[in-house]
Amino acid sequence: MEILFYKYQGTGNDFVMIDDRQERFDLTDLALVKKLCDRRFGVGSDGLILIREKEGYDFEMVYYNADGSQSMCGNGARCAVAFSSYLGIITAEAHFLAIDGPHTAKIDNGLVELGMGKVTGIDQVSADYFVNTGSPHHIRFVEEVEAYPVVKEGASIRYSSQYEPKGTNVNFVTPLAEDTIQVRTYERGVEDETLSCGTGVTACALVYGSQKGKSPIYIKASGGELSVKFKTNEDGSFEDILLIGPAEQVFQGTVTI
Ligand SMILES: N[C@@H](CCC[C@H](N)C(=O)O)C(=O)O
Repeated sequence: MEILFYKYQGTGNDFVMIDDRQERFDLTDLALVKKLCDRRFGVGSDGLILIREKEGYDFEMVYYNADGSQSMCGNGARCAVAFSSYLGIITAEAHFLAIDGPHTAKIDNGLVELGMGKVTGIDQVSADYFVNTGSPHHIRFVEEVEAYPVVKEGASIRYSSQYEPKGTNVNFVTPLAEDTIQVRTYERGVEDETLSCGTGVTACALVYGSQKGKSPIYIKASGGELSVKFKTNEDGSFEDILLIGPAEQVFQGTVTI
């Protein structure tokens, strides 16, 4: 069988995208997911996304990490919105379903504003923080993130007993200004640092924004710039969270499976 695929990137977080509205892709074929994401034996990406039809929504985003596991992906969702616009499924606005529930989004000239799910609050973990923004995120503030051993420290927290059995993504943050942070992320399911993580920078922005009493927060990720707007509730929860940034089609091709 021949599969037409597209490659997208959102601030350097890259995805193989497949229009699977005809449901030809076997959702249980994790070996195929891993092979397509493999940077040496496949197309190569941090994750794979299928766009499927879903009653009551413009589309459903089915997301897999490069190792075949599933979670919510913020940058992937921004790319899925751009891909759906390219396919003509949506025009300027989208209402779609992801693993963590319904999302809304707007797209204008390649810039995607993604509505994230409500966040219940921020947990303190020793001197660090934990926030679930649809996927789990440990957040540590460090002096100089540019020089920080992200993969070594990230893997050690990701595999620590406190996060067993599912593990967590790990973000390292250095404040650059009252409303700006630099973030590097170790991603579970990729088991490496990625150039950007949408749910991760959202989690970091909620922590830093709450400390500073500011929204929006601007984020410098290794693969580009993002911003996060949000509303804080009296009970410590957050809503009206928007993750804003570019999403771009890089190339398309076919693979025979
Ligand atoms: N890159 C993503 C996060 C993908 C999911 C994550 N690796 C997990 O397993 O929780 C993003 O942009 O949010």
